[in-house]
Amino acid sequence: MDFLPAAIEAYALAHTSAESPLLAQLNRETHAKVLQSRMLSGHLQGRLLALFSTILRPRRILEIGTYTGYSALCLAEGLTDEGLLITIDINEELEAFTRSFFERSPLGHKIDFRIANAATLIPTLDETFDLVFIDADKLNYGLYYDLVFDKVRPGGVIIADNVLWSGKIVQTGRKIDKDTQALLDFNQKLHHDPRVSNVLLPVRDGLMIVWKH
Ligand SMILES: C[S@@+](CC[C@H](N)C(=O)[O-])C[C@H]1O[C@@H](n2cnc3c(N)ncnc32)[C@H](O)[C@@H]1O
Repeated sequence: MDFLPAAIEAYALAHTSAESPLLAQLNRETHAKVLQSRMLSGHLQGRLLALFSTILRPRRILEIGTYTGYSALCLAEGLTDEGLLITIDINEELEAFTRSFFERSPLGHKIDFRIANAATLIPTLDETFDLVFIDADKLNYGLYYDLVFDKVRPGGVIIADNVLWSGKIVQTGRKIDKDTQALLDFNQKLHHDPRVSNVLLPVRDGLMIVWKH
C-alpha cells in the first residue's frame, strides 16, 4: 500500500535537499544489483534520519539492520567529531558491497560495521546511545527495544522503521501473519510505555519515534 499519492510524493522529493552523489549511487546500485531493494530507506526517509541526527548531535548511534548502508550513512551525518555509529547486520553476503560504500564516504571512519545477530551482540555493547534505529527482522522488534532501552540515555531517541508494514497493521478480514502481529504488539507496547513519549509518522512505511523521559 502506498500511503501518499504518487504526485505528492514526487513533489515532496523535488522540494527536499538532494542526496549526496555517494548516496545517489548507493541508491541506484542497490536497486540495480541487490535483492529486496525496497528495504533501503531512500531519499525522503534518509533526509529525515539525517535531520534527526543533526538535531540530536549524537555521540553514539546504534543501528540494527544495515542492509547496504544507506540509513547508516544518513544517520552518521549528525555525529559529533568523536561520534561513532555501530551498525549490525546478520547477512554477510552484502558485507563487501556495503563496506565499499562506507570506505568511500568521508564519514566512513565513524561507522563501526558488525556482522552479527543483533540479539546476541547488543547485550555485549558497553555503550550509552543517544539515538537507536531499529530496522531489522520484525519478529524481534520488541526484543531489540527491551535490549537497548537501558543503554539509551534519558532524552535519547529510538526510531523504528516499517511500523505500518505496507498498511497490513490496519487490514481487517484476513488472517494476521506473524510479522504483522509482531508490529501490532510493538506499536502497542511503545505507545503504552510510561517511560517514553512517542509519535508514529506515516512516512514511507511508517516510522515510530520514541524519546525517553
Ligand atoms: C530493512 S533492511 C535494513 C535497511 C537499512 N537500515 C536501510 O535503511 O537502508 C533489514 C536488515 O536487517 C537484517 N537483519 C535481519 N535479521 C537480523 C538480525 N537478527 N540481526 C542483525 N540484522 C538482521 C537483514 O539482513 C537486512 O539487511
